[in-house]
Amino acid sequence: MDPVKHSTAPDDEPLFDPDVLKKLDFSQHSSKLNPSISVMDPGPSLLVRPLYSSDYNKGILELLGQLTQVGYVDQETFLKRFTAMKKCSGTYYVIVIEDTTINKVVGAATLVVEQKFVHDSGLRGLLEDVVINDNYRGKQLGKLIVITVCLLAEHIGCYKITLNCKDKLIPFYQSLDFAFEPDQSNSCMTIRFSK
Ligand SMILES: CC(=O)SCCNC(=O)CCNC(=O)[C@H](O)C(C)(C)COP(=O)(O)OP(=O)(O)OC[C@H]1O[C@@H](n2cnc3c(N)ncnc32)[C@H](O)[C@@H]1OP(=O)(O)O
Repeated sequence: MDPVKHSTAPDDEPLFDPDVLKKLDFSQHSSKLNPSISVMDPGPSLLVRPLYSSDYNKGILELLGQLTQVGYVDQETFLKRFTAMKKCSGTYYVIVIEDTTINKVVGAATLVVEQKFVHDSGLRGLLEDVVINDNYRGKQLGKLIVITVCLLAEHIGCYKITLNCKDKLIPFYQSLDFAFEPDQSNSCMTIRFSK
């Protein structure tokens, strides 16, 4: 018995409905991308889409390894986490960029949607785990995927989207309309729990 197939997700399913990305209106952000690119037209051989369960075999973890420490995650563990995320419908939106000439994931970013009681039972968006393969950087793909996440957050109905990043990336995010708010710039206080 193959433990991967029997305990977790089917081999090839999206984390969320791919059609939601087609509804995003990039016209309001076109001035930030020159030449203009969008989800529907990201560039030759590139595809912007949800994470699929099959992306384990398309290098998603190797890509995330260019962002932070991934550790040992085998396919069964990956699919269990994928299934758990998918069950939390409306919470996890991992968006990837695939280079279809090599069948590899070359970009990724995550929108996490937090359900709150405050703000009229509002939804808060969190931008997480933005990474572009280092061979593909400097071609606006980072901007494209961040804009995609922001438009998606707005489309879903989030009242705001926030992120934490290294200081050197502040100008990158400021160029995409992220801003410090009064008395809130120290927004990344942390406790790390050792294992
Ligand atoms: C919320 C988070 O997840 S924060 C974590 C961000 N991710 C990382 O740090 C992982 C490693 N870095 C990367 O994957 C990429 O460098 C990204 C995602 C930050 C940027 O992706 P790219 O595709 O190269 O960016 P893109 O081509 O769209 O934009 C380039 C612009 O960002 C700026 N930029 C990109 N990377 C950096 C950097 N490391 N430091 C400072 N500025 C940067 C460039 O100067 C350029 O500015 P310009 O448009 O004024 O010339």
